[in-house]
Amino acid sequence: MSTEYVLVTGGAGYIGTHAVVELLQAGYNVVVVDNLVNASMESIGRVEEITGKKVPSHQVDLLDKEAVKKIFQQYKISLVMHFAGLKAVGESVQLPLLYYHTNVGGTVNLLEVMKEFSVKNIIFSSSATVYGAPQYLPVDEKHPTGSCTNAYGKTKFFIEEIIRDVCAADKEWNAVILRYFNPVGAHKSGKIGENPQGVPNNLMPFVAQVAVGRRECLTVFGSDYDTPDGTGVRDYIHIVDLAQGHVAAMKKIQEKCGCVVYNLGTGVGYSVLDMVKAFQKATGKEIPYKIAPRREGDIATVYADPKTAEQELGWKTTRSLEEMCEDLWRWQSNNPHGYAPAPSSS
Ligand SMILES: NC(=O)c1ccc[n+]([C@@H]2O[C@H](COP(=O)([O-])OP(=O)(O)OC[C@H]3O[C@@H](n4cnc5c(N)ncnc54)[C@H](O)[C@@H]3O)[C@@H](O)[C@H]2O)c1
Ligand SMILES: CC(=O)N[C@H]1[C@@H](OP(=O)(O)OP(=O)(O)OC[C@H]2O[C@@H](n3ccc(=O)[nH]c3=O)[C@H](O)[C@@H]2O)O[C@H](CO)[C@@H](O)[C@@H]1O
Repeated sequence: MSTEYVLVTGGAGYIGTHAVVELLQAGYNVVVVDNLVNASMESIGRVEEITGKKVPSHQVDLLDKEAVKKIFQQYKISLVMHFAGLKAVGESVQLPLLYYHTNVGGTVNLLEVMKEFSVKNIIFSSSATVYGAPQYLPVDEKHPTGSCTNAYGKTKFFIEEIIRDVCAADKEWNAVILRYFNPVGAHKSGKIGENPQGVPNNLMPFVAQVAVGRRECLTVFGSDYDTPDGTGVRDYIHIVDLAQGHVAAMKKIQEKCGCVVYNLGTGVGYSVLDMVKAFQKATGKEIPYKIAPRREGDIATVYADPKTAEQELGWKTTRSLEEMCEDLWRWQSNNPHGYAPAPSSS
């Protein structure tokens, strides 16, 4: 019988690379497609260094359906792990059509090709953003979804609905929808990690760039929230724990689970200042910060109820906040400019 592959879309990106490492180490064969709009194939080279395995990778845009079909013709694919998409919240507010076209359009293309090739298993990267402002805490999977205020969040909600409809129409489909909380940190090797283009939008990549000297000072968005220290509280999850959640989801899908949804989080919330302190302690680096007004669209507090994933996937997080900070720092200090060489000073 010919070799079966897991197709990882967006596999050159932050979460994709970490998931590919865990999949390879669990014995799966992987093929990566990525259009490299927010990544470079250097990251796959690093994955190969870590695992000692070759990763067939193709520069393919999900919007190019013929190119996607070619991948399905070339490889015997049993399941798709779908990370590819755009994820910058602010940009999505400015360019909503780009986000709907890429995220929703790309996913519909992918699902159509999967159907054509009778590949009916998908694991999808959704986000806690689908919950909007929480009505209660911790947020479990039954919490209402869809009230998100930005186009990025809505693409995640719409894609969830599309996948649910596809599964309802044909019972041979299985889908695991994973709602990520706030992934941070990097692989222990320090070889792969988050590599934001331009000014990081998210907290921890910004903190790491301050520590490495690329930025002067962190701006803390709001100190007047109804939280213990007034700054926003989130559920930060180590990227390797998150990646291992995907291996657990693979096992679930092999049980022919239909369409299921899981939160991937720790269940614990930390404030912005907790994170700054933890990073300083873990790395010995001073992080200068200034308090500024709230960022538009932000909420005070959100953290997961991760019980369902524990009960049904047999998965829970094991890595501490300290490890998140240490591993992030190892990646950032070994690779101050991410995968790119240092820019010349001329
Ligand atoms: N990082 C987070 O905090 C977070 C939280 C919740 C959900 N997610 C979701 O998880 C997934 C992965 O996120 P990430 O942090 O690794 O982001 P990332 O940008 O590092 O990875 C996404 C990858 O998809 C590729 N891509 C984008 N459009 C594509 C297209 N049309 N065709 C093919 N490839 C395309 C990019 O080049 C990139 O490598 C995304 O769907 C994201 O929305 C991320
Ligand atoms: C509005 C927004 O962008 N939401 C996205 C953001 O959420 P989320 O806001 O949870 O994640 P961030 O990392 O951007 O921010 C975490 C916390 O740090 C604060 N902070 C952040 C950056 C900074 O420079 N200074 C600062 O104080 C924020 O106000 C927040 O309280 O990332 C999530 C995980 O990728 C996405 O699912 C969300 O859709």
